[in-house]
Amino acid sequence: MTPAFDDSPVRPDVESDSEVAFEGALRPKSLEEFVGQRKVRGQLQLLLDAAAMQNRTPDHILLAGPPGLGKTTLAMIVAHESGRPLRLTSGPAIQHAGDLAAVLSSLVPGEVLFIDEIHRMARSAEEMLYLAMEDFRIDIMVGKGAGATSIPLDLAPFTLVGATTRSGLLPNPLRDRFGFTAHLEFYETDELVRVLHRAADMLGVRIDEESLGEIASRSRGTPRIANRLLRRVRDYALVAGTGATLEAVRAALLLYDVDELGLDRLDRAVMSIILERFDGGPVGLNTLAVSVGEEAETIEAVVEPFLVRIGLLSRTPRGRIATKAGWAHFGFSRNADVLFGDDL
Ligand SMILES: Nc1ncnc2c1ncn2[C@@H]1O[C@H](COP(=O)(O)OP(=O)(O)OP(=O)(O)O)[C@@H](O)[C@H]1O
Repeated sequence: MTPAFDDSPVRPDVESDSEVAFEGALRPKSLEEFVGQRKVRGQLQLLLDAAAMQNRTPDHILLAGPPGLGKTTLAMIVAHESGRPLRLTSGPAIQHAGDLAAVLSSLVPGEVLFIDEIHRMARSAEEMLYLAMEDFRIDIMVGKGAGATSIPLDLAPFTLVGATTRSGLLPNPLRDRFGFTAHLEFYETDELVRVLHRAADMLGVRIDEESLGEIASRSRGTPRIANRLLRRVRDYALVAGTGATLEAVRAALLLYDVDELGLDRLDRAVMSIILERFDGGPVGLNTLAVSVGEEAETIEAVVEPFLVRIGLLSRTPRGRIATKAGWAHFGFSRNADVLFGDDL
């Protein structure tokens, strides 16, 4: 029997560490290594090349798209490719203008500042950021009430890379201050196969093309999910002693409740509420969130984009409705025919 793994660890630093550390190690270091998102890569390359030719800091960049599509990775690549240091923080960590002032005032010239989930930053910090992005300056308020004064503070020039799963929540004045907005798209199956090849090499998993294709096609168009499923397949192959065969892939995905379209438990819960409890919809976002016991934000940013993309769900001004394909996928073909006719 072919062992699923090389006997010697391919990357001891990676293998021995936690899964989070492994995710970090998997990140491509250059735009060339970054799989897919061709258009965004081209746009970013141009932006970085132009800045390098003029010896200035690249324009501020906003990365928008569902989780796990590579926003953090791209921010790291921007810093790496332009030879600049990187500072990482996140919207939820900036609850007061003072939190942001502390970060901004300690940036070194040319530093890349990555703010993940930038839509969750405090409003007062957002306003401070407008001036910082435009003039590399902030006003620090000292005192309160009538005696309050503002002290201007010059900042080192920096490049802000903001990431958001909900660009619609960003106020226009903030959105407009980014020189470039990249909308990341879900990945095609062949692109995810390339992502998985690299991860399988790093994990030392021996797995054939067809099995990688099976994992890729069930990964919700998302590299992070693809890498995670590969690790579960590796575990399954190890414990079952089968090698990472196609059967092992299917058995592992069945065990982890991932269906043939890549839908997971939450996707199915959302669809089942719409189909069974609300007769196909329309259902409002908040009702849906309460019914499945999840945050509305998670439904909107994580679940819906993929269900819409694969055509199971449609968003209308009156709420979410199941499409004909949505009815059919969950075994309600008769309802699908009655509601939509048979012209799918
Ligand atoms: N284009 C890609 N090519 C190869 N690997 C990728 C690519 N995009 C993402 N990955 C891998 O997927 C994982 C998740 O990527 P990343 O953390 O950059 O996503 P994200 O969009 O920032 O997610 P979140 O919004 O949840 O922070 C990382 O391990 C990364 O290596």
